Amino acid sequence: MKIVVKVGTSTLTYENGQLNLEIMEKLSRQISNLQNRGDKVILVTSGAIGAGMGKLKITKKPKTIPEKQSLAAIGQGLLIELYEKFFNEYGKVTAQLLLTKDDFSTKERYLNISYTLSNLLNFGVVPIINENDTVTVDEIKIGDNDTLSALVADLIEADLLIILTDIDGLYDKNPAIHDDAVLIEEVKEFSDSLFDIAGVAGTERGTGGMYTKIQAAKICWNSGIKMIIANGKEENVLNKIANGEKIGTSFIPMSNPISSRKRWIAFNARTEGYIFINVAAANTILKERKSLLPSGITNIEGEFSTGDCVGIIDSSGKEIARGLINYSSSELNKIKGLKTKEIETVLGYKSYDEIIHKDNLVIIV
Ligand SMILES: Nc1ncnc2c1ncn2[C@@H]1O[C@H](COP(=O)(O)OP(=O)(O)O)[C@@H](O)[C@H]1O
Ligand SMILES: N[C@@H](CCC(=O)OP(=O)(O)O)C(=O)O
Repeated sequence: MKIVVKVGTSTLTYENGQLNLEIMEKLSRQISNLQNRGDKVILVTSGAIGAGMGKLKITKKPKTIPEKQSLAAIGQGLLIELYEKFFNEYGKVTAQLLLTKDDFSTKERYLNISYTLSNLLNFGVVPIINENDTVTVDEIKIGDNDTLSALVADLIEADLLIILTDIDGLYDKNPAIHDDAVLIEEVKEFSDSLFDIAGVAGTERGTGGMYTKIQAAKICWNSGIKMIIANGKEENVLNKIANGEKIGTSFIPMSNPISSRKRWIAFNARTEGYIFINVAAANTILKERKSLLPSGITNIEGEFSTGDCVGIIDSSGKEIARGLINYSSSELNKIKGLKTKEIETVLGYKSYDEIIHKDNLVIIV
């Protein structure tokens, strides 16, 4: 089995910001054991900022970007040094990959990472991944390692993503606020309504709380990858899951996942602009799964060129789809709302009938 394991800061660090060495050691042992039994495991680890805070004895997470980036630069080295030490005890070699959003949105880099990861796994090495926090600013940031781990799982076509956190799984409401919250053991079919029950991080140290874990679940659902949220402090948690024990919250993937090309458009490609469409056009692409034609377009936002990825917004303001566009924003501004046969009259040429062909169009609701 190909497994991606993600572990969050709230599991890896104590409240005072110091690293929980016992947890790190136990996870390294369990991952090594999984590799020994023939599984291929990638570790996506948070904790660089947390470790940096611990090293400088800062207890409150700073707010400014340069402070957080400095702490990540201090902490990442420490984090990887410790993992290397622990994995080395079990005879495992580790490799560090620090990734950014661009590494996923640029096709060449995306493919390079996938080749490198496959190769590392074939070498029997444990790749250890974190976001390259030191160089990323908001616009080029994935922003949370839950999403990053799902993108990695999608990229390497994993069988399973295990998200380890400081709570037993997804509850039907935020347990930090509601005493009567109940653990959801299985989500059979992903729905955007899950976002409504997902609250923010429970500690100062965590990023994103359950919301970003639901985002990860959405990527896994579409990619045909099973995802489990479980408590990182549960004894032998990884081995238990690998042995089929029911722990935490399992998200069952869709049985007919969308193609890797469409997944790349939906989750990785950088969105360069937006197209606003009317109700009739929304129905055509959502219900009939047809291509987008110029007649349904009401407005355009941003500057984009042919081949770029754009988001499609319905009349309620919701992004319902993404796709690779056949016309630039300046061309679209001239032909929006027109019939297909009028394209040539207005532009003097017609490259395509469709604004976005259905093969390049992916529904994200
Ligand atoms: N519906 C929910 N079910 C479970 N936990 C929730 C929910 N809503 C919010 N949370 C919070 O999310 C926290 C886990 O997210 P986070 O602190 O970001 O952890 P990590 O560092 O592992 O990513 C939990 O400790 C909990 O306080
Ligand atoms: N890349 C950051 C962690 C970002 C993140 O998603 O944190 P978490 O919610 O604890 O998994 C770091 O290493 O500190």
